[in-house]
Amino acid sequence: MKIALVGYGKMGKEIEKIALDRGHEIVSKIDVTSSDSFDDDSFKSADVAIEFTRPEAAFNNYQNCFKNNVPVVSGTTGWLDQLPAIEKACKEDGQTFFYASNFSLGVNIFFEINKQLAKIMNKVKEYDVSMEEVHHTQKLDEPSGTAITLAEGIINNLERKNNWTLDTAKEDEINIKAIREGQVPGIHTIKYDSPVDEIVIHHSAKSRQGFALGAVLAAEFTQGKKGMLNMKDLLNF
Ligand SMILES: NC(=O)c1ccc[n+]([C@@H]2O[C@H](COP(=O)([O-])OP(=O)(O)OC[C@H]3O[C@@H](n4cnc5c(N)ncnc54)[C@H](O)[C@@H]3O)[C@@H](O)[C@H]2O)c1
Ligand SMILES: O=C(O)C1=N[C@H](C(=O)O)CCC1
Repeated sequence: MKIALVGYGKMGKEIEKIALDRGHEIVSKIDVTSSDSFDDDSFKSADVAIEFTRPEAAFNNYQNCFKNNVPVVSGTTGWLDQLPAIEKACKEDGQTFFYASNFSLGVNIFFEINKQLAKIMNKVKEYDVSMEEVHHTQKLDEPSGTAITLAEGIINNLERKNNWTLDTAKEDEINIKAIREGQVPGIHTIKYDSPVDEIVIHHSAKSRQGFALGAVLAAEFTQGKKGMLNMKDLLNF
């Protein structure tokens, strides 16, 4: 496949290695200081663009890809207020957009365990739930996109929770503590605490390889498909 990389930072570079290992060709690398652009024939020749940039840049990048009818796989977090416009472009203009707050297989298994545990907790009122996420100090958004997906998984399955907050939680809210330290690729912990014990589920990424492999598998999955795609479509959980 011909792949365009939009964003050639930590994730772009990791994705490049895995894409080349899997026999793909990188036809364009667009970043703020690169000479490659969305107007180049090389970009237009791409079968898919893989976008990992920053929250305020992502939406404009998607539009530039769609203008050239290049399908997009994106993992950039912190832009989801603009999701309706992307859904419209897919529905009305036949574009292809694959999004995941976290592309790692392990985290997507963790998402499912989180939902199941939340369902069980409807029957056990003694437990209160909270979350902690830890990432490297260059991360721009908080809480992480993954933490928001986990919180939504709880809110949609546990009747006594309706919202999440980074501040002190009210009874119907989940407190998320966001910690930024060192070079941590990503740690997410969910704790159910009762007067007599605690139950903890935890995912810790050892590197960015898992995210990058998931993004390349997603790019392969977009071929011949239209519309909005996600990890549930890819993994068939
Ligand atoms: N979904 C996932 O699995 C997953 C995994 C890791 C990171 N992320 C997210 O991906 C994003 C990028 O992460 P990273 O660790 O690679 O960050 P990074 O800062 O290392 O890289 C981002 C790159 O984007 C470039 N950039 C900024 N504005 C741009 C623009 N307008 N056009 C093109 N390039 C631009 C920057 O110069 C930089 O090289 C973040 O939002 C992060 O939260 C998601
Ligand atoms: O390094 C990052 O930034 C990460 N961003 C995603 C998030 O916000 O959840 C995925 C984990 C790594």
